[in-house]
Amino acid sequence: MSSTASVPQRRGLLLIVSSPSGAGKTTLTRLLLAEDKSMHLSISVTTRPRRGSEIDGVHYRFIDAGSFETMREKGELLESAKVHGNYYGTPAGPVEEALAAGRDVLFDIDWQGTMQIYNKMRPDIVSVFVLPPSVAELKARLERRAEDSPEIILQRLQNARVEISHWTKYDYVLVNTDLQTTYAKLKEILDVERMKRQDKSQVGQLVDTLKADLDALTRGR
Ligand SMILES: Nc1nc2c(ncn2[C@@H]2O[C@H](COP(=O)(O)OP(=O)(O)O)[C@@H](O)[C@H]2O)c(=O)[nH]1
Ligand SMILES: Nc1ncnc2c1ncn2[C@@H]1O[C@H](COP(=O)(O)OP(=O)(O)O)[C@@H](O)[C@H]1O
Repeated sequence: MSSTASVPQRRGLLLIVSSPSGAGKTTLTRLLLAEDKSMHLSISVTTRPRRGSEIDGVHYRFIDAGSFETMREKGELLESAKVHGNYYGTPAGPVEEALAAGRDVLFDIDWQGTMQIYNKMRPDIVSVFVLPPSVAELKARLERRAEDSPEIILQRLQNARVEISHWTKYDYVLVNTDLQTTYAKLKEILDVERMKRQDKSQVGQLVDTLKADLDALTRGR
């Protein structure tokens, strides 16, 4: 009887997580990265000032408006958008390298960037929109995070109205009430989407082997 075929492989996927500011997408994506070392985080460039807790090159690459414009003009950004008055963009090179190496790539980007990447790579994308359970909780989280001034927090709450209206464009929506529950759901989504992308040609080989073995086992009985 022939031996079992190898475990089916699959193509890399792009996991996009978006939310209004303060809903918890950074916390969720950091949990995922800490647990799943195979996942590559796309580190965006931004013209926004660095927050106290942020490290250049780890959370973002903080660049000036001139450098941002140069990158955009040279076609080095997979997508870019103006959010809360600052520019943000995804450097294309690291994403392409990670996908070529068969790794999944995680994006913490807004709905405008998501739409741009949809247009280029839709079949490989899994998109998740994170909502807060209430406005009071969203405001409380922004205040508890204590990284932004009251003016910046107000601006982010004002922008949240438009941002949440784009939830319909996403594959999944999670309401981030309890962090661990939401995180567990995010991991379930990733597991299922990884399974959906298993290389079907290898499944086909396994099924052929199973059929041949079944024929051999049952022949003449
Ligand atoms: N389009 C796009 N949006 C981004 C990118 N990087 C971050 N963002 C989004 O910009 C918004 C502001 O991000 P940030 O300044 O870190 O604030 P936070 O949402 O309060 O953590 C969020 O909606 C991010 O998802 C990017 O490269 N492209
Ligand atoms: N489910 C949750 N319950 C309570 N606090 C949360 C929850 N998820 C995230 N937070 C907290 O809310 C604040 C904002 O979260 P963050 O991940 O920075 O949001 P975003 O990246 O969407 O702006 C952080 O202080 C974080 O620790």
